[in-house]
Amino acid sequence: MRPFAALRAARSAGSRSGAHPRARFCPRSGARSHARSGTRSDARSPAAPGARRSRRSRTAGTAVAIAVVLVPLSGVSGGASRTAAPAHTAVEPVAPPEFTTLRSVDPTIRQEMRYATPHTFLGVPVTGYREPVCLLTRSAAAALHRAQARLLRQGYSLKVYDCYRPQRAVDHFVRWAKDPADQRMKREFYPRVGKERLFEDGYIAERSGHSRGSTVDVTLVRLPARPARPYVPGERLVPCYAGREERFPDNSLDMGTGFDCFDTLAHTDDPRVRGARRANRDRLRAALEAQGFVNLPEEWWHFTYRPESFPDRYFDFPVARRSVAGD
Ligand SMILES: C[C@@H](N)C(=O)N[C@H](C)C(=O)O
Ligand SMILES: [Zn+2]
Repeated sequence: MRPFAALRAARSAGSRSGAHPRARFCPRSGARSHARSGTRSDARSPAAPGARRSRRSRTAGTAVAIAVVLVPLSGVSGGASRTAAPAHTAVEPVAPPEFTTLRSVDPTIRQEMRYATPHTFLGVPVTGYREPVCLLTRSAAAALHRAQARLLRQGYSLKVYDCYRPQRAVDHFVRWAKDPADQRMKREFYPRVGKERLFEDGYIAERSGHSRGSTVDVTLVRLPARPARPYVPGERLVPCYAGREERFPDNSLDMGTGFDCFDTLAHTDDPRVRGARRANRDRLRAALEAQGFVNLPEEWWHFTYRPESFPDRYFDFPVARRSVAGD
């Protein structure tokens, strides 16, 4: 059986058996297959009664995937023996059935999945983004689809920069923030803020709504969309709060800053943002609020759909099409 066939078989078996995902743990690797629970930085609201029912009934489907891989014992810390073992069972988490690809729900929504590229505030692709695909809970994807249907009639399209974000990606952000020597993307993404303040100031969260699956980073594009050029690693960086003609080109509407601009000018209601830029921010927020999304005040691009299907869970399956079933 190919590894991912094994993953699917394992998931389906887990689903049938009703085994609780928290019980699945690989004693050798320490790998966990379940979502984490914990504190979080953004406000939350209780899940809808339907969502609670759904969560209970589908818990067993939460992703236990088992693949057989070879792991040399010489690299395993804390091993009791250095004698070679023939095989090792590793665990790779997959998504519960409430998750889907955004493309399968609405292929017209543009996707520029930044964290799968080097054009990030870290300057490298982020851990866990194996493919540039948007994964979301079905309720959040359906709400985006409703917003998109209305926007298309007005000559606009949504464009997502980030969707579900695995905990391992958030952990990558945390490791990066602890390294003061790495300032390679400061000039573009956080020119006026020390990287040690980015969590405290609300621009990045150690427990992110994105890991719960109902949060998106999103903007608006005027149709027909202009072509966008790719980022070239090593290119000259321009502050994200510079004028639209100077900063990194993006085919989206001018929101007053670029995406992931960690600066007070990116605060959604910053009074310095006026005229067309204010109208663009307000258009984006109104379109999404009308479908149940709530904006994060520090970032004009960050929205969480409420009620969340998983208000207390922090998933860690990789961003890849094969993490979700059947799409
Ligand atoms: C990092 C940025 N795109 C973002 O999503 N920030 C919020 C606060 C988060 O990390 O959840
Ligand atoms: Zn976000």
